[in-house]
Amino acid sequence: MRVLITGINGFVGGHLAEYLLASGRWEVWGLSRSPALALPELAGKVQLVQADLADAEATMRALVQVRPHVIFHLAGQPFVPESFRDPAGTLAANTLGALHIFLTLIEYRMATRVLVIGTNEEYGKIDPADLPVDEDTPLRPTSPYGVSKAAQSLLALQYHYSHGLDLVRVRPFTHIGPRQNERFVTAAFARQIARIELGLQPPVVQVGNLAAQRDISDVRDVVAAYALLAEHGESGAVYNVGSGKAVMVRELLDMLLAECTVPVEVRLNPELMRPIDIPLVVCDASRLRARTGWQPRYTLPETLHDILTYWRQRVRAEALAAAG
Ligand SMILES: Nc1nc2c(ncn2[C@@H]2O[C@H](COP(=O)(O)OP(=O)(O)O[C@H]3O[C@H](CO)[C@@H](O)[C@H](O)[C@@H]3O)[C@@H](O)[C@H]2O)c(=O)[nH]1
Repeated sequence: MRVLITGINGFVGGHLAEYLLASGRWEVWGLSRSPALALPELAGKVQLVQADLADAEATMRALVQVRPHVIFHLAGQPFVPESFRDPAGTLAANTLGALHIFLTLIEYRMATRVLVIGTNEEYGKIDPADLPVDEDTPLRPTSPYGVSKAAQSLLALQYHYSHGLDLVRVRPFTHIGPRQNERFVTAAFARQIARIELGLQPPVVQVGNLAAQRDISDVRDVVAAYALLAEHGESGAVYNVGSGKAVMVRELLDMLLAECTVPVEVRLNPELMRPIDIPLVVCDASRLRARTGWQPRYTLPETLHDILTYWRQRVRAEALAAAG
């Protein structure tokens, strides 16, 4: 089976490519605006097609060249605070790519299955009575990011109804792992700890809202769910992906600090606070489990350890490179 991963150079794209390649059953292509693969490990294993999904013609050319059986549509603007700074850009990035993919499939009569990757931010403001959140929970997004992904999900549903496109919608809850960008909370904490340990910054960890509770999974478990849904998901349906447990951001920080080799001070940085932050999120992934048998493999301590190991290695390598 030939698959195309949009956003191949993103955090999740890289992990998904590694997962699919390891199974040996997929021919993996990646789509990016960039002319090169970001992850050296993928070189020679993933074929790259260059296109900007905001460009309808370029999207068509890329999809016609690859003719994938499955598209994992990961590309987009993933950072909630960025969506408040640039709502128009976020809406465009997170809807037009999907739209151009759908229009290509219609125009060229391609029977490609598309996994449309959304987010729990589509549910947004959660009524405590709705916890844990299943797929029938009303969508009440609280950020332009959440709106953009809800719009993408509705476009997918509409094209499934109107043109019979084979689309499976997915709503992953928070997922973390090695190689995530340091704008996201766990990477932000781990990077600061690694820099402090090497004496590259004062022993102060800057934090935002530590009271938020999130349903957190390892990205490597989340991409396994995507692969299962590509094969077994019901067309038109939507599936949550998450652990079913809430973890407070403060607990994440404490678990990382427990591995830190030097004493640090934790300091609130008001600039890291958001206009609105959903206080408590818990996922109900029963539909996914019933359909595919998915089970997470990584525990949170394992994931956090891997993230800290990654940042210790990366920070050290960057420091050595800077020193010449
Ligand atoms: N980024 C960041 N967040 C912080 C910090 N301190 C506390 N937080 C809190 O940590 C939580 C997680 O923030 P992020 O890591 O930025 O993730 P997110 O907003 O939950 O979004 C991520 O998960 C979504 C699914 O739940 C994804 O859809 C999205 O793309 C992203 O991966 C939020 O409540 C945020 O306020 C900090 O220093 N940095």
